[in-house]
Amino acid sequence: MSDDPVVRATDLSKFFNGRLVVDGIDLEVTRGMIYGVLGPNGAGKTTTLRMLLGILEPDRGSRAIFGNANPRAEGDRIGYLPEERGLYPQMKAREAIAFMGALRGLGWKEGRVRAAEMLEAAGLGHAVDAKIRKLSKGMAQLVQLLGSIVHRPDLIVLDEPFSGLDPVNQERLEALIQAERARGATVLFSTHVMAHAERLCDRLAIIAGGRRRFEGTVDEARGHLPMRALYTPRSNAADLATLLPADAEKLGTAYRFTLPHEGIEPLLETLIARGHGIAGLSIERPGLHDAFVKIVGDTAREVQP
Ligand SMILES: Nc1ncnc2c1ncn2[C@@H]1O[C@H](COP(=O)(O)OP(=O)(O)OP(=O)(O)O)[C@@H](O)[C@H]1O
Repeated sequence: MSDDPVVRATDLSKFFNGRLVVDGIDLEVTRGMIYGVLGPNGAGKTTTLRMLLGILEPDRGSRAIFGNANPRAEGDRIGYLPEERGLYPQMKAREAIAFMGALRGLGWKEGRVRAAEMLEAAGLGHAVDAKIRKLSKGMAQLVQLLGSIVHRPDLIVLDEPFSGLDPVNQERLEALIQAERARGATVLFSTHVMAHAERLCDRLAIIAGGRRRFEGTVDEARGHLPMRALYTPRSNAADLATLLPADAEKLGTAYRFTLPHEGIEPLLETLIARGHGIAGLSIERPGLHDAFVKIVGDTAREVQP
């Protein structure tokens, strides 16, 4: 097995109608990783994934999959769920999956066996012989996803796989992604929903305005924001607000504010001395959602005239 990363992109760039929509993206995904490409609508995620897979040619920069600069030649080792969804409506779920496997070189019989097993494992055993047109949109999407991985690819690329799924199917998909990684696959997916990325990703890139604004682990992304305190006083006398940091916001009987640089102890001493007491106190780490909003928000401010 070579030491090449599964995915490597350098300075990946794309113009559409004279507009630079992907601008110098660097990316490296190593074997066995779950990697997230995060960004708001129109950030350039789909265009980036399409260039990585060789569906689009970059106007600048380069990419390689399994060390191969011609990703299309690696097609049978890749499973791809594109942004556009669609299966033959008259096919049964099991056939649809086997059919997609056959397109990637999997034998028909084996494909049918695996399809039934995969549907069962994903909690969709009842849909094995259901026609696609009879399935809900979310279930059809899961069937398409199973079809894109039935040939057991080494690399799985999923474009917004969670969109359009209800919470139960979102959980099924998270479990499926974990199971594929446990099988040894590398997974790269795009999303603008942070909760999935937060639970799944080993590393992630945040893209906004076509450029990479952040690359690292979930914890490193969260590190972009200071810790916060959630404080509930025993008494809510008038001078309380004047003692708390300027960014304190009231949430019911509690106050949330950025942890002071010097730590919280001096503030607590003052609050106790002034008779406000402590009915509740917790220190919160900001979530990926808040870090994302901050990183993307900083970008928006940067590009405004
Ligand atoms: N074929 C195309 N021709 C012209 N412009 C395009 C084309 N494909 C994408 N774009 C534009 O490029 C930008 C990036 O689009 P892209 O679909 O890559 O973003 P995205 O991050 O996947 O967004 P979303 O989350 O909304 O799907 C957008 O402004 C989009 O309108």
